[in-house]
Amino acid sequence: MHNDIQEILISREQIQEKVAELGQRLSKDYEGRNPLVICILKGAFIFMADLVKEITVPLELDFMAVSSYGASTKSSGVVKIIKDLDNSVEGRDVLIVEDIIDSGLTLSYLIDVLQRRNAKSTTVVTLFDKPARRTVDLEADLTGFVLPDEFVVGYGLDYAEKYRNLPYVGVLKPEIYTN
Ligand SMILES: O=P(O)(O)OC[C@H]1O[C@H](OP(=O)(O)OP(=O)(O)O)[C@H](O)[C@@H]1O
Ligand code: HPA
Ligand SMILES: [Mg+2]
Repeated sequence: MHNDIQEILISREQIQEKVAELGQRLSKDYEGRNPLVICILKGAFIFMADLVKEITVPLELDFMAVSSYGASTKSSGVVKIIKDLDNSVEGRDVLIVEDIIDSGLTLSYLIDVLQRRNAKSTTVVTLFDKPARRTVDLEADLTGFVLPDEFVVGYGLDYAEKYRNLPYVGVLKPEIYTN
């Protein structure tokens, strides 16, 4: 285990099993359709890569980078689009792939943007959810794991851009935080 990690909450094996399950479920849900799968960078990059390998329907990928946390464990409340999609979502069945829903601010902003751009449908799959921290009324269509109210890192999730490469999800030792 990494020296800065206090506790592993979800192991590599648990994640692998869950991602396969979510992929099978989405393959059924999208049968006969051709979804546009959108990765919300940076956090969702590992989940996206693992998930699409488990989806059997034809699909297209696009990427959008947004940020509201910066080098903090609290959302700034302001969601910034850092990189927009390359292609139009008009008339498309859009599957938004998120790593985590915390306050819900990032997703509520994104769903609004995609609906205003006339997506045919917007579906959200998130690997992790922290419902206790929600400040807006929002739920994913599919959720991997529900987490306690703790700031977590690993499997794409960062603290000040670090720890994204850890293959599990864990809690940092308190002395690592500067805020
Ligand atoms: O529900 P919320 O409170 O909005 O939090 C969830 C969002 O915050 C994180 O992204 P972040 O802004 O840290 O960007 P990153 O993915 O590049 O780390 C995470 O990847 C989600 O996109
Ligand atoms: O717990 C978290 N960890 C990392 N990034 C996050 N963005 C929202 N919540 C979290
Ligand atoms: Mg982050």
